[in-house]
Amino acid sequence: MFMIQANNISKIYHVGSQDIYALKQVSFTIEDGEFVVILGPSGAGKSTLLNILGGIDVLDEGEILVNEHALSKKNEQQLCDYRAKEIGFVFQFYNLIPTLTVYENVALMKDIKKDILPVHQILEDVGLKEHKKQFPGQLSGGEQQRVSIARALCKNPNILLCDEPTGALDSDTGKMILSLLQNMCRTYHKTTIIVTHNAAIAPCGDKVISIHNGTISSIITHEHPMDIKEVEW
Ligand SMILES: Nc1ncnc2c1ncn2[C@@H]1O[C@H](COP(=O)(O)OP(=O)(O)OP(=O)(O)O)[C@@H](O)[C@H]1O
Repeated sequence: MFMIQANNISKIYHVGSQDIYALKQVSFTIEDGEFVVILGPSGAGKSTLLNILGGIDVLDEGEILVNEHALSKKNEQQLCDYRAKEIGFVFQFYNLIPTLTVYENVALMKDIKKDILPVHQILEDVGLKEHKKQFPGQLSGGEQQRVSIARALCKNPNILLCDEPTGALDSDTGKMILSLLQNMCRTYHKTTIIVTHNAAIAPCGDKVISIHNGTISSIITHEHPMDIKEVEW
């Protein structure tokens, strides 16, 4: 059974009289627990794909099955539950609440889902136990991204969607964050999808889906993905 199965999906934006295919007949599968890199240049359609997978946007053609359930058959309430319970989001600019402490930013997930993972344990896993009483503004960018990963994991989602998670970080910190995501993917067996324009990350994926102009140019699987520490960019 696949965690995600995309069958000929298309997303079309209508601008004036013009139809813009952000995605055109895209098909792929992702297995439960896979660490997947979606790679492509600016404008390729990566964010569009991530937004559809996350239930933030809807597709126009084709179908996506997540855990064998078709996203297009979900009504508004079901999509809201899907976003709240099944998906953890990690964004490029962290999106933390500045007036809440590290602990409170993560514990906030209790308001969204009842059965969250223990906040203390997750903060320890991401190396932030000592920082739990600090505010986001008192942390480095890498530490703030750790908080956002802790927040996403704490919900105990099936899928982690990460949109350019290292885009705002220097290369060493970016590598630490990717390493953490890979470790958490393995430890908690979470299907993890990283969207990036950085081709250096590609060898670290169990699967690499390359997108250009809204279509898939290649899908490569690595039986032995590279350790992120060995990557240079
Ligand atoms: N709301 C919209 N209305 C019209 N066109 C859009 C809209 N959103 C995206 N597009 C177009 O769809 C295409 C794919 O955009 P998308 O943001 O998914 O690319 P991307 O690969 O994520 O790029 P980036 O790395 O720069 O974020 C682009 O041509 C973009 O201009």
